[in-house]
Amino acid sequence: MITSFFNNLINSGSAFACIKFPEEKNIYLIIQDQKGSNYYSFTSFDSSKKYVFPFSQFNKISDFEWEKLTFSLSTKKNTQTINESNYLRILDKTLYFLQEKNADKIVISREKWVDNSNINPIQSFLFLCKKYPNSFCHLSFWNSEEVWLGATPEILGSWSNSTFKTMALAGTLPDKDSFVWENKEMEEQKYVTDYIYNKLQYYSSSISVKGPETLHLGHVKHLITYFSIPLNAPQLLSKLIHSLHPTPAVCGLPLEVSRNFIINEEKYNRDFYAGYIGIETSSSKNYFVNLRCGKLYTNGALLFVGGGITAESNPLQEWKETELKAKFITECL
Ligand SMILES: C=C(O[C@@H]1C=C(C(=O)O)C=C[C@H]1O)C(=O)O
Repeated sequence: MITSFFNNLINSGSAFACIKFPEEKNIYLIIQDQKGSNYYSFTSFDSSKKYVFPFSQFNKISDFEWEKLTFSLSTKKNTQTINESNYLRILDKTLYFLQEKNADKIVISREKWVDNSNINPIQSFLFLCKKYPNSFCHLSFWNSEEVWLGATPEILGSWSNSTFKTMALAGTLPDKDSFVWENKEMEEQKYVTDYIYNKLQYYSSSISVKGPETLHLGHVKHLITYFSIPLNAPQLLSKLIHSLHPTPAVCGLPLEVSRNFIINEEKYNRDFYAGYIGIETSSSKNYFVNLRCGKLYTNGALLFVGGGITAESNPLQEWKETELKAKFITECL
């Protein structure tokens, strides 16, 4: 293994990321460069933390011998995360809160630690790229304690050629043929669709909507509705992104009630999970919700998984759903 390439970057204090856009084959390496005019960023779920680095170009990964490359991670000391029975307790409490009609939907999540002393970040990233062609895949190195890996299917917003696109992605079932969508999932996804539609109305009177359709991802499938509006003024874009985040796909409805419930009950810091990742150039801007992700260490990975709860949810099913969502990352380690 060649460790010097990345370790030299790391020693020089540079951040970098390996990325693959949805529906694209090319894998790119982007490296922090203060002279660059493009930006790569992470915004936390609560929007209080933002990491960003400028970069000058997208380096095609096939130009290097990536298979042979690796870099060093740090060791995580406290690896304790919530167990099944305590998570079920939070879900019960959420269900009660929803049944009392305090909110329509709340997205509850947790951390999951996976022991693994053999992690090769680049190999895992390449695996994700092959397995999830429709997702945005990334390996994002901010510093040795914050190395994120993920394959997210969810676009918060993308802008190019005067068009803004987004999606309502919600409702989850195991990706097996025998499962059909029921009212519960349809309703859960419709909350997100209606919410996004209302937000877009401030920006355009011509909103095109397609869906809901089924998005198959292997372990799970989701309901997805696509939106597109004309948006000529790029300066409106950051306002629009701020107004969309967080959607009820990762927070809940009503927004503030859900946010407060999450802060009080989850009792861990979501950090960049369910926040968003930005890739901004002069001609296009893309923002992806940071899902199906985790942080990598020499001794394992800290994963983040969650799911939307409504008054009809079944806690055990919801626990199983988070286990399925964890497979996206555990399988590639
Ligand atoms: C919260 C997650 O996923 C979100 C929640 C979903 C749901 O509740 O059905 C589906 C897709 C995502 O919008 C996650 O993957 O951790």
